[in-house]
Amino acid sequence: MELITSNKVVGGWHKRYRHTSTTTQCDMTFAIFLPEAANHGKKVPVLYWLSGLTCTDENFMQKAGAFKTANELGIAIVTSDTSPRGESVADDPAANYDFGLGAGFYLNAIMPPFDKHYHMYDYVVSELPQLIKAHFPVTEQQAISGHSMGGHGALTIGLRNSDVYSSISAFSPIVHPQQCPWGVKAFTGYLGIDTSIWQQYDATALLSQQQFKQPIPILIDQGDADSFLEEQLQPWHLQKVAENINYPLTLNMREGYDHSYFFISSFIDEHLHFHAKHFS
Ligand SMILES: N[C@@H](CCC(=O)N[C@@H](CS)C(=O)NCC(=O)O)C(=O)O
Repeated sequence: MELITSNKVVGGWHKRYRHTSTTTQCDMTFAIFLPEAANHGKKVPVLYWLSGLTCTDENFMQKAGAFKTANELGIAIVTSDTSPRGESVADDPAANYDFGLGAGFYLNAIMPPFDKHYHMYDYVVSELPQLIKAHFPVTEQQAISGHSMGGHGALTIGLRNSDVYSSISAFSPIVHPQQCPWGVKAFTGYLGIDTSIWQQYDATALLSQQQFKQPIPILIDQGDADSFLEEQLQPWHLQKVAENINYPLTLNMREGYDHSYFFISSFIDEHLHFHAKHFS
């Protein structure tokens, strides 16, 4: 593991690393915020953050404004990249922003040529947490959150692994990818046309089929001025299923907010407090 940058912030540390991933078969970068409490080796719980289309590990760390509250609550934050990268990694032939590089959709691709490197599901579920536990003072307590495509990742990974995360949250998530253009494009390209394989990566399908071990709480914030709301995000699909099965999901619609990190930075403190409450 190679340290790329290290910056002291609010008494804790923000560090970026590069490592060779056996899961994605390429070099990956990630970032970690360690609160002041961890400076002397005290173990802290970890929130994993998954970003949206076009992002890297950097967007959240630079724009979300999460450090002060995470430091007060004694929570580490890990941000993953959004896809494998490198010269050998296949991209969208048309180089669009919503498929290929920067758009890994947190799944394990099975369609060539993407099946070689696009294993973001396994990377986030297994390799990254193992690396974090091996190198940093963290407890076994984990929560997961994300934005947009990363909200989809947080919901699907959190539900399918509800025994290892204590809570899930999301900003402006894609909740029903098999029924929106971003999701259909990605799933067709990475998984093929057999939609039975898609179900394991669709939060609304997972919830309606009760594909979770424990009903860990879910918090979602969504801006009503988000230009992707009607066509891509459609949180009401997930909300309806949650109501039907009496699942602990809170959806906050936020008047006037858009899809950007201005929105995330406005409510990130509430999400950090939500996760802190469920680390016990
Ligand atoms: N129209 C945008 C779509 C991508 C987008 O809005 N990405 C969101 C996640 S879905 C984001 O977080 N962008 C980076 C940022 O705001 O820092 C683009 O082409 O970049």
